Amino acid sequence: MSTALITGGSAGLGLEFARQLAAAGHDLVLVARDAERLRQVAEELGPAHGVAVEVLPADLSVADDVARVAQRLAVVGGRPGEGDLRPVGLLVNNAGFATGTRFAKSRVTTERRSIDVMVKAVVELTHAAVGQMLERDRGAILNVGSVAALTAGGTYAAAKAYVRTFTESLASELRGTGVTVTLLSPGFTHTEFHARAGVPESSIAPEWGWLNAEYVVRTALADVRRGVVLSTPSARYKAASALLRVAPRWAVRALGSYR
Ligand SMILES: NC(=O)C1=CN([C@@H]2O[C@H](COP(=O)(O)OP(=O)(O)OC[C@H]3O[C@@H](n4cnc5c(N)ncnc54)[C@H](OP(=O)(O)O)[C@@H]3O)[C@@H](O)[C@H]2O)C=CC1
Ligand SMILES: CC(=O)[C@H](N)C(=O)O
Repeated sequence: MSTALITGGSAGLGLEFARQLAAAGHDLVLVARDAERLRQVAEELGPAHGVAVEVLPADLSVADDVARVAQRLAVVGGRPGEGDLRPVGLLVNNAGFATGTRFAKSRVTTERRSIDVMVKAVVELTHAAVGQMLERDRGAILNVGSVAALTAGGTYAAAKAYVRTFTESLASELRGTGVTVTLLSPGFTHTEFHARAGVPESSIAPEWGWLNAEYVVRTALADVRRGVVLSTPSARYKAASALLRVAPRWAVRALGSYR
């Protein structure tokens, strides 16, 4: 089975991607800032599934850290200096966070970090992966966006809108090659995301508006295997996305003020 590199592999959706991909026999490269949590995940999944789990601690808001992860992604296999590293066959650009405050109240350093992690790092890591995957004429890239990309929900939504357009564009560019590109657009999902932003989940949506990480990841991986470009788990969020795409902009702007 191929090796999967997952950013944000220490918690939430990223941890669920690690679990499901390890269970399917994939070796893993896990990227996040919390090295101890990554090591715990590696100790859980490696022996349990008989897969190799590399831990690659990195802060994706730090350019040198992103460059180190990009270097790992660029490995083709068998080249001088690559040792026994295997090429990454699946890149999951998953790491992300909410700034948790309205723009005017936010620290500009937080806004910059948001763009660094959810836009700049996604572009740089995707570029590194595409190069080696095209050389091998096989591979898959899964970028984690959000239904929020269709709203006017602050700079977080703006970052996800970039990822949406970037991913669809790349999917078109690579059509006909052995490399597939998928955009995952989850709705509200129970993870650490909102707690980290200091926003109680109960204040955002009723329980019927929430998804669980296991279902979101299972759906996303099934769509990646099928080469689907747009993966939006659940009928309700498919419907919500369709409505957002046709809704008058004043309504979309009004919805954006929900945070
Ligand atoms: N939960 C939801 O409702 C939704 C989430 N999403 C998206 O899903 C993705 C995963 O989020 P989710 O699992 O929910 O959130 P979690 O907060 O549960 O996990 C976020 C992950 O990102 C990592 N991360 C955060 N900042 C950095 C950084 N600077 N460098 C490297 N890794 C970082 C964290 O690891 P560490 O702290 O160790 O660095 C953690 O592993 C995000 O892109 C999010 O925008 C989209 C739609 C809905
Ligand atoms: C839906 C999202 O991407 C995010 N969890 C949010 O609260 O906006």
